[in-house]
Amino acid sequence: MEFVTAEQMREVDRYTIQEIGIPAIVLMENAGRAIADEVVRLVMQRKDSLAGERWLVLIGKGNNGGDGLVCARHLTDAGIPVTLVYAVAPDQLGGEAAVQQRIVEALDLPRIVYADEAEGIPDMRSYTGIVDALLGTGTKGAPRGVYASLIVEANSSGLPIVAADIPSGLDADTGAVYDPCTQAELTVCLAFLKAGLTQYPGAKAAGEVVVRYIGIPPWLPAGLEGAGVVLTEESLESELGLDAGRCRAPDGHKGTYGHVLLAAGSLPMSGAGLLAAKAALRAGCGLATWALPASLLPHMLGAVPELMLAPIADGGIGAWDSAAADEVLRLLAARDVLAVGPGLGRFPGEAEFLRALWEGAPRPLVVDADALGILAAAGGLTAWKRRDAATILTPHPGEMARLAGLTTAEVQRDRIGLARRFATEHGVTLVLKGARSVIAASDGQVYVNVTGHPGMATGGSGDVLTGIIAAMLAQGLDAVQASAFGAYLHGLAGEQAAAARSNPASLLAGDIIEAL
Ligand SMILES: NC(=O)C1=CN([C@@H]2O[C@H](COP(=O)(O)OP(=O)(O)OC[C@H]3O[C@@H](n4cnc5c(N)ncnc54)[C@H](O)[C@@H]3O)[C@@H](O)[C@H]2O)[C@@H](O)CC1
Ligand SMILES: [K+]
Repeated sequence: MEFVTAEQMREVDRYTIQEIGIPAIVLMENAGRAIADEVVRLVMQRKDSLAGERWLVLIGKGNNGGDGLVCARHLTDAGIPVTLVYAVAPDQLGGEAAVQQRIVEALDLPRIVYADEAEGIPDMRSYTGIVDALLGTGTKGAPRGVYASLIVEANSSGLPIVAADIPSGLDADTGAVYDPCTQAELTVCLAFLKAGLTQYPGAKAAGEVVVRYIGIPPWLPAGLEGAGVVLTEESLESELGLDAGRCRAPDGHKGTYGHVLLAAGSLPMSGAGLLAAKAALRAGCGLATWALPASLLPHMLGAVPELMLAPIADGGIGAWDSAAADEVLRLLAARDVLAVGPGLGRFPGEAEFLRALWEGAPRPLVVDADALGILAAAGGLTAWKRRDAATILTPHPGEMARLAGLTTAEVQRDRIGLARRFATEHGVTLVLKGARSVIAASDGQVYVNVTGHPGMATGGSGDVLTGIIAAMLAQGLDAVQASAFGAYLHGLAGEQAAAARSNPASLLAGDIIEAL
């Protein structure tokens, strides 16, 4: 499913109204009606009768408010009495919203002009629900004045809130929320999903999100870019050409499914390498070799019988050093993909080691965990010359902050925008992990993964993802396919593993592997 920024939505609106010729008032009528439909659906889901319902419809000054006025009319006609709550004096509405205002005036719908109220909304608790039609994609900055106090009142009312297009107080592009921001039960998003609804905390403020057709053709006009695509089975096929139900070719053999090499693990974090290697096998690569410090090897014998182990001289201390790069590159010559980083540790000569792999590996390279820390510390992204092969970085927000020279908060403030800029600037495929992982291709295309479960925030979960992505590359997927499909499967496996446990907090990264 495609998503757009506020600016792109305005462009689509303009194109639809001016080039195609569908009048704005028609779009607004359809929008308000769709919102009313969804309110009725919500009520009927809860108590399969509209009896006793009384809703407030909060009306802003712009077209979002206009949608709310149409919605109020349709709710009334459906049998749910409404009271309009104007954030501004009704005569301040303009354009299509003013047309709608005159209609509700003619219908004499009950109204409160909140702007004039000294105190809050009278007997808020006598109502049963609220439609938030205060601010939509025209929001500029944090809700001000009357808008802010209405949002605070609505949020503290305890009543279910249905947001028109987006929750008021949400940044429609990034998913950041202003203070205050409507906390909705349901968001009825109009025409196209807005980017901010795909990222936390916006995704939480929105509640359930439904995208409703309002007459705007559901394809983007030629030349008009969207902001990205949400990964679903359909979009994995239509956008990424993946046969999500892909089964193995009957005549396949081990070599057909590729050979993954992992340079991972160190004495205090040997498990990370094991998790990544096992995940790669579970994710379907034909063969996997784990290059690890020699002194760890005896302890790993038989841990995963299917896994090949390659000892790297470590002087008996269970750590890596710069000389290890030659051996890794020698092993890579007979393998298809290199994943470096899980449990690697930090060590003297780390920059030389990673630079040798970055500049010497003629195969797709997945860089994760400590290898990302080394890359950031050495400034490798700008200083080193990568071989002409795919490069995938899989940072969590903290690692992304170090790579981009930002704070973690700054990374989380605009995950989609940052990921897109970073991937295109450095010519890499970026997987910015965290709830709703963002996969950004070097050509600027962005995907958001919505599978996953909070229980997956556990040590080793990232190592498992690295193994999955490496296995997808080994099976012939390109960097973007491997990253997107890998994240999708990782999240799906995590959901299934969590569902199988009485308390999802007890989930272990290993459970995700078993669920693959
Ligand atoms: N024909 C169209 O353009 C359509 C627009 N649609 C609706 O129209 C919305 C966009 O409408 P607009 O562009 O008029 O803008 P909005 O209705 O989102 O709000 C903008 C108005 O709110 C005020 N405002 C902005 N930021 C504020 C803040 N931080 N605090 C207080 N007041 C603030 C401004 O005075 C402005 O008039 C969409 O979200 C959607 O709901 C949909 O009906 C689709 C069709
Ligand atoms: K709204």
